[in-house]
Amino acid sequence: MEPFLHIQGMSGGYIWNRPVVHDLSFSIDSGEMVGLIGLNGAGKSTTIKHILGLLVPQQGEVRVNGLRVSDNAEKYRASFAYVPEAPELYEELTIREHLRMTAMAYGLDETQFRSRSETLAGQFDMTEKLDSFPQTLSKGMRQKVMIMNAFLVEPPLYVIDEPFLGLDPLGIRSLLDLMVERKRNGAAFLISSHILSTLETYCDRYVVLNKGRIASKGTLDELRRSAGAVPDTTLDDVFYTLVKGGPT
Ligand SMILES: Nc1ncnc2c1ncn2[C@@H]1O[C@H](COP(=O)(O)OP(=O)(O)OP(=O)(O)O)[C@@H](O)[C@H]1O
Repeated sequence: MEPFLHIQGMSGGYIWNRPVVHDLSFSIDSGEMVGLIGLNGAGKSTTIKHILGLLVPQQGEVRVNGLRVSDNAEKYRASFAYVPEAPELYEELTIREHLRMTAMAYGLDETQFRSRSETLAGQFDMTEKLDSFPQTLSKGMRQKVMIMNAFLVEPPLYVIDEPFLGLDPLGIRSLLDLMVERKRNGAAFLISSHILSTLETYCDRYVVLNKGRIASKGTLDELRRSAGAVPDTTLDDVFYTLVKGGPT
């Protein structure tokens, strides 16, 4: 069976014939968590925009559950939820209304909406904020709203961009617990983050981007081998060697 997310020979970017990511190939199976790592400007967000269908590949293709976005945009987008790096909320809607809108867009019924949104609000310590407007929330609370919206849907694929910034330690723990639970239930995860120690604990595999190209990919052991590193080397040190050619 084809992996849930499959990227094959993809080059792309913002200007036609001027790609900023080159010949990317990687895939994520259901029940797998993959870390997308790279320095600032390496191409992580650009890769994510191609997966979301916001940018069109200039070469190669992206398939989610066997579909390209051009095959059926609605069905393609219904297969995943995205948590952006910076919260994007509607100032005129309360948190509960955001959740309700997401539930409607993804076709959840009233019972699913109520039980899941109450559970998520409890997990993220946001129950008392459900009827508040975004401008009355702290930065971390706004990020929690984005996360709650993504997890409300229970999609087969989560694309998460730098999720830990701004969250307090309890929020990070709740998010990681939820990710582990959904992964156990078969969800696939692509997580882009600079917090390599956390990725090392949770991810099954990694894609290391350097200047728009894949410098290495695979399990931590496979990355260590490609970096010529000894068995106990941390992801942080392996990453440094792969992108800087430094010692481990
Ligand atoms: N909207 C845009 N228009 C043109 N070029 C862009 C745009 N956004 C990013 N780029 C360029 O694409 C390249 C990859 O940037 P990208 O944002 O994908 O990096 P990143 O790995 O997500 O970095 P960071 O860790 O800083 O978020 C960079 O050279 C950047 O200047």
